[in-house]
Amino acid sequence: MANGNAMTPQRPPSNEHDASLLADAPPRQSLATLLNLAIMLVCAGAITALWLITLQRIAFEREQAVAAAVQSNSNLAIAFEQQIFRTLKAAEQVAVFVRERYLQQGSAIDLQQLVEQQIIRETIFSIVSVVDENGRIVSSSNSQVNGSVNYADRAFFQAQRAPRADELFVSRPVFGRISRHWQIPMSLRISRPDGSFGGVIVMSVAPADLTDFYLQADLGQQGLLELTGLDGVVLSRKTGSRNDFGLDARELAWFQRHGTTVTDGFVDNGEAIDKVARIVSYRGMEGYPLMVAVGTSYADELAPALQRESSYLLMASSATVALLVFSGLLVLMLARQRAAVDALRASEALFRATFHQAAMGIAHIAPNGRILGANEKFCLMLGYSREELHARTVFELGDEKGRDEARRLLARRLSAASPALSPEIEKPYRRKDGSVLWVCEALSVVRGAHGRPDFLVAITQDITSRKALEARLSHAALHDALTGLPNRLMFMDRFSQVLESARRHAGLAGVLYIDLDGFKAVNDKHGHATGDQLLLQVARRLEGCVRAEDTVSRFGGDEFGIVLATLSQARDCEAVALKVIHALATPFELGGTAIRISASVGAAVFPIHGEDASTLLEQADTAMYAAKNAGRNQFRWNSASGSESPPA
Ligand SMILES: Nc1nc2c(ncn2[C@@H]2O[C@H](COP(=O)(O)OP(=O)(O)OP(=O)(O)O)[C@@H](O)[C@H]2O)c(=O)[nH]1
Repeated sequence: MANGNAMTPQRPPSNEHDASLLADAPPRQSLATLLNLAIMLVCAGAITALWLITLQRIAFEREQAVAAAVQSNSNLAIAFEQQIFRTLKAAEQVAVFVRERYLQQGSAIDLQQLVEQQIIRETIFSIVSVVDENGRIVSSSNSQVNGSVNYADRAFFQAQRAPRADELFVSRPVFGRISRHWQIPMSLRISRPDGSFGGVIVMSVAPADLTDFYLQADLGQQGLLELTGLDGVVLSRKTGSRNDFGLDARELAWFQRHGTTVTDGFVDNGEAIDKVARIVSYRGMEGYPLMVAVGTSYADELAPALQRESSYLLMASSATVALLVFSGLLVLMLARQRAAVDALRASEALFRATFHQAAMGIAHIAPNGRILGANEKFCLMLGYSREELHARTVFELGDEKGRDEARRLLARRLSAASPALSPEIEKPYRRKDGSVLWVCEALSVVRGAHGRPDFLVAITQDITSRKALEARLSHAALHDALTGLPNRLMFMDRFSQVLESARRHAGLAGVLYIDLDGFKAVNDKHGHATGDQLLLQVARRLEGCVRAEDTVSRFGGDEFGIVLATLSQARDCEAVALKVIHALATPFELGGTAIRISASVGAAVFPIHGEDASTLLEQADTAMYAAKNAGRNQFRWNSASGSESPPA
């Protein structure tokens, strides 16, 4: 989380809030399922649309290619038809011319001469012959054909012999008896002036010559060019390099279709010929019982479209894979995101529960010390509301004198070298009501992505009662329970410190040893409680005899000690001792009774009577006994030390 504010909970958790967290899971699950379903549906829709468009485009391009081929072949069929038409017209002209000559010249007609003289120029007719009414050759352009050949049995002869219209008759291919080649006879009837049959003019055309248009038309390796008689016989067909003729045309699709539609184009599966699928255009020839057909290979015609089709299919497949991968990744990404959100929610819920229900006080603190957030416990500990804490810095929660130290501590924790988890420290806060709150605090730093501190987490434990107990124990260990005066232990410690200072400044320090006189009798006469009260009042009077820097101590029983921190001269010590004797000589009012006691006081001065605290106290003790022995209620130096009275 980038900043402390975002992570800082702004309100305590409530039962409703927790319940909403729990109740939130099933709807989110079904929402996720719906979202996944929607993504998959959109993806499936996009893929379906993509393939529909692609397949439509492919179908459209195929249709376009077929339509273009049909149109192109239809144009070629027209050209082919015209060429056949010209051939037939030429045949008619030659036949009419030769018939005229024959009717004029009779058997004297010489067709070879007519060819040589180029009166008959059409080279397509390999043989032109005149046949008489009995089928015998009268004249022929071919020298090998002579009267020995009889055509009376030929179909064209028999067709012409029967009464019929004066028009060219194109026969089925026949095998030439002289030429030894297959020929298509084209014949015209010779009628005598009286209308009787006078013979036939016949011209032979090689079947392949009728389809040499194939070469001009550029129909490819698998093309088709065909001239077919409506009687169901193929007169000539060229497919690639193959020439055929005389075949049965009734199985051919275009022959069958011609029965209903004279001119048309379509895709033929090639079953009837060579299994090569072709786009075929056919036409019935006007004025002749013939039809022409032009075809080109379906594969050749659709090659560019099929090539584009492959790219379309490749593109559509790639786009499909991309869409599937994309939607899969999207679903995966959303699932991961949801998992991350769920984990975050769980973490936030855990954090909220931990933060607000913790038995310890937790506060989030900005690097500048401002309090960003605090849990209930922290608020309770300090007596501030959360809003009041938000308006303060953590430094303002301590005493004035401790603020600099708190700032230094925060700066140390924010420094890069500082460990993330801090050692626990004990520190005082000031509650809103002014009382002191002692806490044991751990200050952890939460750093951002670049290692910069975002905020700090202070976890505090209230140790005020422990501190108070410690203070009490500590006081009890060093003080007299009855009078509250320092006990011997503390007395000796203070005395040592005073001696240390006197040693440094080459000064004087004194110690008085005081023992009450006749205290036992007070106890015995007035009771132990009165004795206690007396001891208390003695303590207060002794404190009244000395300066603030001096230390009054009760050693136990009716024995007291006084450390005199600074002395101008040794005699000052005696003056204080006399002041003490004088102060205790005044009767004590206890329970309405005036009680009199006195005190014996011994003294020792540093450095005259000794260098260390034990020696000096011992000296004072001995002096006190001297005072006792001398009759009590008086002051004495230690005479055994050789200096009953110190120098002035
Ligand atoms: N009331 C009371 N008496 C105490 C306490 N501590 C000691 N005493 C008593 O104080 C008395 C001290 O004994 P002494 O020093 O012999 O009493 P004294 O009568 O002053 O005798 P001299 O010192 O020889 O003058 C004893 O009776 C102790 O029981 C105390 O805390 N309270």
